[in-house]
Amino acid sequence: MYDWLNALPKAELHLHLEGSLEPELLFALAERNKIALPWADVEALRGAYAFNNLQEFLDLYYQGADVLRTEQDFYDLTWAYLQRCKAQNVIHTEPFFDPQTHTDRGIPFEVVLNGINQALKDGREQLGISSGLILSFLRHLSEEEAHKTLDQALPFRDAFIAVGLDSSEMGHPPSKFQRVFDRARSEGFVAVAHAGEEGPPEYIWEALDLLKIKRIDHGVRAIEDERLMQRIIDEQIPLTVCPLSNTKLCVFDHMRQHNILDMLERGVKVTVNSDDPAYFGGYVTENFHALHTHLGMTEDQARRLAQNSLDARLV
Ligand SMILES: Nc1ncnc2[nH]cnc12
Ligand SMILES: [Zn+2]
Repeated sequence: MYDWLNALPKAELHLHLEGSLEPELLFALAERNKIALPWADVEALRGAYAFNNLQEFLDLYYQGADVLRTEQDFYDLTWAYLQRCKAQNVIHTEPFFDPQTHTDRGIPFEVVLNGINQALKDGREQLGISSGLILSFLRHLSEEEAHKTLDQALPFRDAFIAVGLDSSEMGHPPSKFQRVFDRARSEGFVAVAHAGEEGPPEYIWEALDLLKIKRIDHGVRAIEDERLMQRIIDEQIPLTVCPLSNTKLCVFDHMRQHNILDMLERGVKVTVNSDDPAYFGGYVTENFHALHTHLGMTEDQARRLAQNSLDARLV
């Protein structure tokens, strides 16, 4: 089944480039940039990948991102991810990047963007993988800071297909970012947002009604609100679900409890994605395979999930 799932043509719609930084590359970049790391070796770092919630993961994820300094580093990160796409027949990808994670450490916006963009261009030309980049605002920071990031992005308007919202969800509802999303949309950006990963269904309503998002990232807690479920079914609003992420971050205690196939059978446009594959133990195929192993996902269900990912592309 693994090989069959691997060969299935699919799109990835929820992937943080910083979350695809494998420990081996992290160590190589630390050496190249002469950065001392608090872990003895790759195994020790992998051993630290045990999380009780989103915040525990984010603390390590932001620490890991500190080895990314030069345009070449961002190129190498993105190129390594695209090689994984090629190996797993991901024919289209819409990755996120978090500019504030880098600009707040003094890395110029253009350094980050140029490295990522060059790799995405080479991915199109050399690997045949189409793509569209999503600029994601960090929700634990202020709306004012998000406005500044949007200002930095506007001169490179054509480099992005959308804006997104990620980082610590609890206590940072979508309503906090209503004005910057209004502005981004008026500048022609499509909007997406993480909502209903750890946060309540109310955050998904806000993301839809206030941020006017076209796709919900995670959204698994929608199942707690029947009226919301009806809306996302009626309007066929896609959910970018990340099964391995949800179990690693204890959104579900075990993959057997995951609700993605229940949602699929109810007519929700759910898709399968890897979120932060270097930290959660697998890329897209491993996420599909876990659904087969623990939830008995059939070939027909896998085909529908893969088709949903192709249908839910923004570009
Ligand atoms: N799963 C996730 N949720 C929120 N922010 C993130 N940033 C990277 N991965 C994330
Ligand atoms: Zn995510």
